[in-house]
Amino acid sequence: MKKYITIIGLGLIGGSLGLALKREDQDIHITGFDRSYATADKAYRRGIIDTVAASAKSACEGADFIIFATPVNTTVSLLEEASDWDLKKDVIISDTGSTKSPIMEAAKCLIEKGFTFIGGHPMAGSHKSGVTAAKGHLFENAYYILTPIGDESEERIRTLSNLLVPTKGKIVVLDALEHDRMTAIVSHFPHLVASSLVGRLADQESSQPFVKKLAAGGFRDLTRIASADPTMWRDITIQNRLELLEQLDGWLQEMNHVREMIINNDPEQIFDFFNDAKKFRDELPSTYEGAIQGALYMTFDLHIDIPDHPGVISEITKILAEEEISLTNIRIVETRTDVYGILVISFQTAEDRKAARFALSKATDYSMHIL
Ligand SMILES: NC(=O)C1=CN([C@@H]2O[C@H](COP(=O)(O)OP(=O)(O)OC[C@H]3O[C@@H](n4cnc5c(N)ncnc54)[C@H](O)[C@@H]3O)[C@@H](O)[C@H]2O)C=CC1
Ligand SMILES: O=C(O)C(=O)Cc1ccc(O)cc1
Repeated sequence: MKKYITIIGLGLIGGSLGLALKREDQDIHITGFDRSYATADKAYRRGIIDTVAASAKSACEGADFIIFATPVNTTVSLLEEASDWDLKKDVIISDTGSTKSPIMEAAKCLIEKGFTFIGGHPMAGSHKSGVTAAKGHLFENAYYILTPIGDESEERIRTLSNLLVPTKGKIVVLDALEHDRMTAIVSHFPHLVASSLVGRLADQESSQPFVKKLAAGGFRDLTRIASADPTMWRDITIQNRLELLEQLDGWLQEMNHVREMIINNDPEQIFDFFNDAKKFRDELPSTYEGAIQGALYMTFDLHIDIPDHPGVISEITKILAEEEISLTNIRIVETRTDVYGILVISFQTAEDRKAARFALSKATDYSMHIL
């Protein structure tokens, strides 16, 4: 039976979701609404949506699934408005917001009316925003967190999870508060730090005009996310402020320890500081090695920084062919840094990836990473 899906907000995440859902030959019809008509029109022209709606309300009435992919404060307002709309009785409503507790709170007005709301957060994205940056493979291998309200039936969670299968994300069910605590640690607070580091550079630029030109490599890696959309991050910061304050207190303490360490000037202590961080960082599970049981789909990607000249891709594929290593996908992305192009090659097994890395490291001097 044809499924009618509505996506509200057709930017990076809404657009990528539309593309992902359409990748498999599902019998679906996607209606989209964006407050920017130009965005909705672009989404239609790219084949992300089948129909452009005139309003959020008209887009939602008649849908089997509704996904809000708007900035989180907007999602809260829209959920409150939606409780007065004439929605289908068995519709499943979800969102893609980076915060979950305030959204679950706002969804209560829908739940009280008997509708199903299951919070959602695909943990993949980019510092780029807007429909032009949307990609069908954006959520592949990334965790896709669902936060049901608690007494949601397993069957409804399964129905939403099944819809999301073409995203090739790894669906995990979490409590909303737990979600907000963890994302504060790994995403929201690091974002504040990245923007603050850029702010420190900007403040000191007038006395050190050349410093901006020196800001390469590490500084750029560390602060890439500061180029993300300020509206989205304003909303996230407002919604997750208590967790952020907690992280900030811990960070201030940590910075005081760093300060003491520098005052002490003890080489052993300084070595240990960097060494402990290196050990922990090196042992972080890669997106794939950390895959949970029941992951829907798994590939093993190798990211290669490639210089921008013709012939590099054929050089790399030739080396792999000579070693008889098969690859399942190859693509160029530019999301991690704007200095190099990044070639991402996917393999079916960790062994293939390891063999490929070994072969390429013998034959070339390209930097390779497993994220
Ligand atoms: N950017 C990222 O890396 C990730 C973002 N998210 C979350 O997904 C949501 C969307 O983020 P992005 O797609 O990156 O933002 P985006 O800025 O690319 O897209 C948001 C879209 O919502 C539209 N919009 C704003 N207010 C609206 C309204 N009242 N009605 C209809 N459309 C409206 C905007 O015109 C825009 O096209 C946010 O809640 C964000 O927290 C989740 C995972 C990753
Ligand atoms: O650009 C990056 O590396 C990100 O971390 C993107 C991102 C931003 C917000 C989210 O809620 C999830 C992922």
